[in-house]
Amino acid sequence: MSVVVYAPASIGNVSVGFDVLGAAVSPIDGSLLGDRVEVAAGDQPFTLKCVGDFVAKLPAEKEENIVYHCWLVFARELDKKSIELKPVAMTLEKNMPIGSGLGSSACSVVAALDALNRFHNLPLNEVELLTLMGEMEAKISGSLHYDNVAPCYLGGLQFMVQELGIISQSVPCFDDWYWVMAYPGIKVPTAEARAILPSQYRRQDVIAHGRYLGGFIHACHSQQPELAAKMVKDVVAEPYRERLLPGFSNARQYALEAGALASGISGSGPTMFSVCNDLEVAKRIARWLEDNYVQNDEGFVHVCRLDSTGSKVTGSEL
Ligand SMILES: Nc1ncnc2c1ncn2[C@@H]1O[C@H](COP(=O)(O)OP(=O)(O)OP(=O)(O)O)[C@@H](O)[C@H]1O
Ligand SMILES: N[C@@H](CCO)C(=O)O
Repeated sequence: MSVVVYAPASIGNVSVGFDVLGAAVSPIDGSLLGDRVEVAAGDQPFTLKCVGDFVAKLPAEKEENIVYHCWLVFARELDKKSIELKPVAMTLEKNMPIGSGLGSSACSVVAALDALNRFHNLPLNEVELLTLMGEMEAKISGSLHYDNVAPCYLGGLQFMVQELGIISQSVPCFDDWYWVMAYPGIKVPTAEARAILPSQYRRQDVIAHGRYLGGFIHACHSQQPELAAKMVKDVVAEPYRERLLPGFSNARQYALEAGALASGISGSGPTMFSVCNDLEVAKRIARWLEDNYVQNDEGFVHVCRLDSTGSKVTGSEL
């Protein structure tokens, strides 16, 4: 018996909700923008094989791959419950560029933990598993934030409530929105993009942040797309991170003039996202970004929709 789990790309922050809002996305052409992990019965406690387009960018040592740490914490939790851990042969299909702002490490973490849990007949519940996913993200980026792992695992637009034993809850979004995702092909490590942020903010920024985030969530629940799009503004990270993203300011200006409802930095960058409610506009912006924002052969642009499913089983073998 074996299982393969796919975990999709995600947009951390969605501009307006630094560390507390995230969205899962999948390309409309059906291509996979995410990692896959296979868990099969092994003849040793743990083995890991890595394949996929971005395998060369992974750490050379197996012990440095976050998938190995996922197995360690999963084993720890099973031990606490006195549940037997099966020997596993894991394979990571690394399709996501690292340090892209697309939640690459989250894809590996979510696919690995979801697959391990399914392989063991679901010994951990959703909150227990998401807690481990957050622990793994914190290990990588240096601080606990669920805005990639929660949408990647649960799908859709997710708001991190982190109260009453709940980590994240789903927020209704707009079915006709397209999300143009443009990855330029350069790397921006999350930990570095966090280190440049101020440790304190001015009162006017705090007030603006509250208005934008409150206004966005309100507009989503009352289904006012125009108002929601106006609220997609980032006063916490974008003003400081913009300088790490060559061409971002021009690209955002182009997208706005071409008819995008909003644009921003995906996660900690360098991927940029643009929201459109018209497919032709989305495709036009995608073409322009391919020519003007993508910097090398590793970059790409996808027109996406929200991925309402999150991680899912795609078969039993890679
Ligand atoms: N399976 C894995 N996938 C991705 N990164 C991994 C993996 N295993 C270990 N790493 C390491 O974790 C770090 C991930 O860096 P970082 O958090 O910047 O990437 P990211 O998850 O792609 O960022 P973002 O969330 O902005 O997309 C890198 O140092 C990378 O070598
Ligand atoms: N919320 C995190 C997401 C990282 O992908 C940040 O912006 O640093």
